[in-house]
Amino acid sequence: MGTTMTGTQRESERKPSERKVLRVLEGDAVGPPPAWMMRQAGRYLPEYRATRAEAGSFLDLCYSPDFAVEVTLQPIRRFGFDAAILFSDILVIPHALGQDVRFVEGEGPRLDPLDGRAAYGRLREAGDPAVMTHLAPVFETVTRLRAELPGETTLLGFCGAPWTVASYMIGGRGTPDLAPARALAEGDTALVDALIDRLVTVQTDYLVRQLEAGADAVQIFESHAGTLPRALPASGGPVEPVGDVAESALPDAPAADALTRWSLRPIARMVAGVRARVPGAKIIVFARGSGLDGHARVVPETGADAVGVDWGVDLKALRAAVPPTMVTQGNLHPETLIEGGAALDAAVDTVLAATAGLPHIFNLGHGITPQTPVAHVERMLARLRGQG
Ligand SMILES: Cc1c2[nH]c(c1CCC(=O)O)Cc1[nH]c(c(CCC(=O)O)c1C)Cc1[nH]c(c(CCC(=O)O)c1C)Cc1[nH]c(c(C)c1CCC(=O)O)C2
Repeated sequence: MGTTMTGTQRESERKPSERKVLRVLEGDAVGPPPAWMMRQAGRYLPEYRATRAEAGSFLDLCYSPDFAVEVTLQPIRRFGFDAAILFSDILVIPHALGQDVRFVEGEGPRLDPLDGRAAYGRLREAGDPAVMTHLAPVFETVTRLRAELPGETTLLGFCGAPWTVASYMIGGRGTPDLAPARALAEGDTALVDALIDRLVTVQTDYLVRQLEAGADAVQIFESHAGTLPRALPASGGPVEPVGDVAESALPDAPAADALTRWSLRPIARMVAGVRARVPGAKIIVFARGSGLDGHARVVPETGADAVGVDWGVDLKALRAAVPPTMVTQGNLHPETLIEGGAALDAAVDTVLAATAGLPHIFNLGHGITPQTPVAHVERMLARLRGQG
């Protein structure tokens, strides 16, 4: 197991390669695979609920380094996960761009819908210094976390993928099929291009700043890949461009499918943009709802280091369809974690069997939900680590 530390060597001086999640992202197959969970800091933990109550609103929690550091560390202390993920939310970006964002108790996020060109025109420009000033507490949280975390724990920063963030900005909320975003995407395609382009620029900067502040790697959450409109209109919708859409944002061929145009290509631009400023930056892309084919396309078409696999994909079939060097993460169904018992043991074993000898990071296929018993997380980790 891990390297023994001498009393005089500070934890923070450990070599990054001792961080197992980073090692897998560099291509090593580590057995048993290192583990973390999406939404690992959250309402299923009593200590999270206590800090959340103390902080007041959810956004106050995100923008207060004291509270955000505390809740990020809670699941590390309790379970010894191999990675900590910065506590924040993908919607701090629309907030930083000047859109009104609220988290309504029991209902989730609410934004003032960006329903057309007038609302788009009221957003801050990508280069407005006020955007990064707004996000400064997030960078402070990252720096403090890297100093406080155990040396062997990988620190992950994150942001949402442009389409996922845009779909919340347009619809104002997470409707099941994100119908407003689809409608706009099928009508004013130029406006969607412009919004995606602005998000690419701002969020590339945002990820670079997180990496510079101390994050070891970052994850891009494309949670709504499955809601992209199936086909783009052949014509129709305004044709005049909105603002300065970068040349590279425009599809080469009008026939570019929506997954390519609004998900894979914008993410590829972010990956390249981050690496241009942070050479060798490690990047995971979670592509929920894109199917086995979509998942298989993520690494080759975006240049990411790893693909986060949702629970709907057959992990064994995906692994058989992609090169053995491809790094995968995730896949365990969050409902199986709620169920627990023998079903959970079997699900852990299935992931281990599908990824034996291959570079894989153990995780869920989507975020852990508030009703999950803490004991089931303990059981999952014991099984994974060969102790149960
Ligand atoms: C789509 C999305 C959002 N936020 C996020 C995504 C992408 C991942 C996914 O698909 O789940 C990402 C996210 N949100 C949160 C994190 C923190 C890090 C972690 O522990 O994973 C991360 C990485 C905290 C959070 N973000 C939110 C909570 C719960 C809010 C609370 O404590 O009251 C947490 C812990 C709120 C949030 N934020 C969002 C929604 C839809 C909700 C409401 C759902 C809910 O209430 O569970 C937007």
